[in-house]
Amino acid sequence: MNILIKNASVLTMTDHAELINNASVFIEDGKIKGIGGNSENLKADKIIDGTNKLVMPGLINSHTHIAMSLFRNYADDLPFWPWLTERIMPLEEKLIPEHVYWGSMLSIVEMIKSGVTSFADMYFFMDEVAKAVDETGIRASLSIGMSDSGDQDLKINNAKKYYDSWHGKADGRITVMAGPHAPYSCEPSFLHKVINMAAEKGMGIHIHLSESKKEVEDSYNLRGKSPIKHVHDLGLFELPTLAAHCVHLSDEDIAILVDKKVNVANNPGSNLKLGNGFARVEDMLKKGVNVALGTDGSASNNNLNMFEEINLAALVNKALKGDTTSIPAATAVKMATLNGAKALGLEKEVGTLEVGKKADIVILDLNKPHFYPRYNLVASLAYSAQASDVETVIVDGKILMENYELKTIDVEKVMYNAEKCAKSLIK
Ligand SMILES: CSC[C@H]1O[C@@H](n2cnc3c(O)ncnc32)[C@H](O)[C@@H]1O
Ligand SMILES: [Zn+2]
Repeated sequence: MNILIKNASVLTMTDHAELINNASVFIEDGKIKGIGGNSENLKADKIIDGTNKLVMPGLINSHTHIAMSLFRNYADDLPFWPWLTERIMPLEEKLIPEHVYWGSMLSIVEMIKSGVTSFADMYFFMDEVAKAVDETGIRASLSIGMSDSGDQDLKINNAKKYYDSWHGKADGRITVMAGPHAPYSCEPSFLHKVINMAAEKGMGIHIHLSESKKEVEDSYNLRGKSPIKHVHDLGLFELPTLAAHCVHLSDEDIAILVDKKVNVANNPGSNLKLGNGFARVEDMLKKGVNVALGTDGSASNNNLNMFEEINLAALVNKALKGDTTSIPAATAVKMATLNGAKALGLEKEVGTLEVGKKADIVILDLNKPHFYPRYNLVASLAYSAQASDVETVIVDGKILMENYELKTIDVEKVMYNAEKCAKSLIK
């Protein structure tokens, strides 16, 4: 099917957030075939009138645990360590595949409705997450979350099998990474096994790094170096790496991230809620680190709303730096689009609207009071837009939501089953 979006404001997010007014986007065979003014001679199976609409690249949630939507509002206002080890992890021991499937479906509904077209996930029972991605039409980078406890060789084998089963599947919408949870939950010998396995398979690594002050202090006490230096010395950064958080960094850490081209997923909402502080986003970007944006799981956020993360990135860094020019609107939007695509290794395919790229596109309704007067649509996205402004979502050239109606998911069924699963877990 080909699709023509006409008469729209098109934000390509190529150099300097280019905005083209009264433009069209032509989509064929899942790809963008044309962007620009003249659409008179084009024939399309489907025409979308873009009057009063903003067409932009889909948002990319570069770090999350989507099945954790089942734990939303279950353990709040707690410090990071007791939150994770005393409340969340004991509940995760009771998880079965069915829970992860419905929790994932619930989150995919939430993400599509809020304009997310790709996400990077790390969790348990990842076959269920892959099934949910396959069925719903969204795009994802998936990794089995691993710690060093239990049978390590079995875990390595399962990660290999997962890669063989799912990498490149769902019409190429699924990619697979290795997911060692964090340096504090993966001893060096286990990290070596993961690194060797990932190198053999050609996998990237998705890991939590330097999230809390305690993690960094413990690392210095145990090894005399930071978590970043520790995994660097183990050779982890020789592989393409997506490092979630990177909040507490020294200048030397940032130099390593630059040198090894490590992608960072900044999660400002989760870092605020868990009291973990503020990442040095501007310092990293200025030095050349690719910093993307993520929500983390819904137990620490408590939603998957990337518009909130864009807004937080544009606000908190100004306060942190005492400088209102820190992370301007266009930079925050870029973190959630092109930088996210880079972080997932997908920058040749998605992240901007360009001819030849895959058609991962969202359409926002601009005819809402909070968009008027329409001086600057990029500023609107960072400071005024709401997730509920997302009206239509296209992934791989397929419409997943049209005029607020989800096309691939029975939303009532998903909410019913997710609620049932959550209640069976939290009795
Ligand atoms: C091994 S699967 C993923 C694992 O990560 C836990 N998790 C969720 N949020 C965070 C976070 O902010 N820091 C560290 N770990 C986190 C999740 O509960 C799973 O156990
Ligand atoms: Zn996380």
